[in-house]
Amino acid sequence: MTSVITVSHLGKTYATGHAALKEVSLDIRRGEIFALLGPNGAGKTTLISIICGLVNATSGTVTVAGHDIVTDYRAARSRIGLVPQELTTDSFESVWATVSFSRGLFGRRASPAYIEKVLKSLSLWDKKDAKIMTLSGGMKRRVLIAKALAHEPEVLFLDEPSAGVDVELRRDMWRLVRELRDGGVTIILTTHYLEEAEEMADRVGVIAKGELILVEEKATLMTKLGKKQLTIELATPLPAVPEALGPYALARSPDGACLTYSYTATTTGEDDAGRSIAGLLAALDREGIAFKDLHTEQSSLEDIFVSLVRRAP
Ligand SMILES: Nc1ncnc2c1ncn2[C@@H]1O[C@H](COP(=O)(O)OP(=O)(O)OP(=O)(O)O)[C@@H](O)[C@H]1O
Repeated sequence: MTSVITVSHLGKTYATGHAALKEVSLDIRRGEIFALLGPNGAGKTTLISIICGLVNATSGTVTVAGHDIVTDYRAARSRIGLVPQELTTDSFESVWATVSFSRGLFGRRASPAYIEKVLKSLSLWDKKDAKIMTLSGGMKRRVLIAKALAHEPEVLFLDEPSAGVDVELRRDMWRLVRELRDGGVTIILTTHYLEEAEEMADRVGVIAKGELILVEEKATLMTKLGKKQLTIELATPLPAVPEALGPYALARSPDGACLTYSYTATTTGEDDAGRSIAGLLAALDREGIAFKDLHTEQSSLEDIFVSLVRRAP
């Protein structure tokens, strides 16, 4: 797969002396949805702002569709749409005028048919003549997305798309993001909502204290680091875990009524030591241990994220 953005050894030290980014290198693949996760102050906005040409890097380089963001700024910037967190000014302009103007800023020829398509896909068509200042917060958010899409960018950045939006808009936005991706647009989103990354992203990058500590396919990340737990509720409490079950390293609840097996999810059902749920249940049967109920829990991306960030330098 080809890269659409290449970030190489990027560093940013603000005038205050604060090193907000340290040696960040990252390839964004064309057509993917990439979620950039990190706690407050990790450097997400700084990274996006540099790629979009709003903040100057202290060191390193970035290219967008092969164009250097410093030496070939206009070409690089015209490939990018940026949806900021907030609309900064209330506007007396209509939705239609505002979105059309954004397109013109990038030197694109007017295309009423394209603007109509964007407004319709964002359920803004019946508001096209409304002044921005009269719109609800959710509608203003939609306008921000329409503005970012107006010049048909190849890459769309969404900075905290779900912050302060209602469930309906979030769902609409997720649908739109998938449609855009299916249409060939690369999407990069920053988020605090792990649910959002879990739901949408093809790949996930985790940034902490200015360092990119991990980049991984979401599915791989979840199987590699995802722990599962099987809890077995026993028919009769056990005073101790029988020796024959030793390899499973079961945890016994203080009252002896439950046993918990922690394992790493694998596709074959067996881990490296040949342990499996089927094997455990057979061993319980051999030991004559009856159970009332079984339930499993799986760690979410949130658990994985919290443990990663805790381990960060
Ligand atoms: N203009 C600036 N001058 C000095 N320090 C700054 C400036 N902008 C950001 N910082 C600092 O750089 C660090 C990274 O900030 P950044 O906004 O990139 O983080 P973030 O991951 O986007 O956080 P959040 O999730 O809160 O938006 C923070 O410690 C922040 O205080």
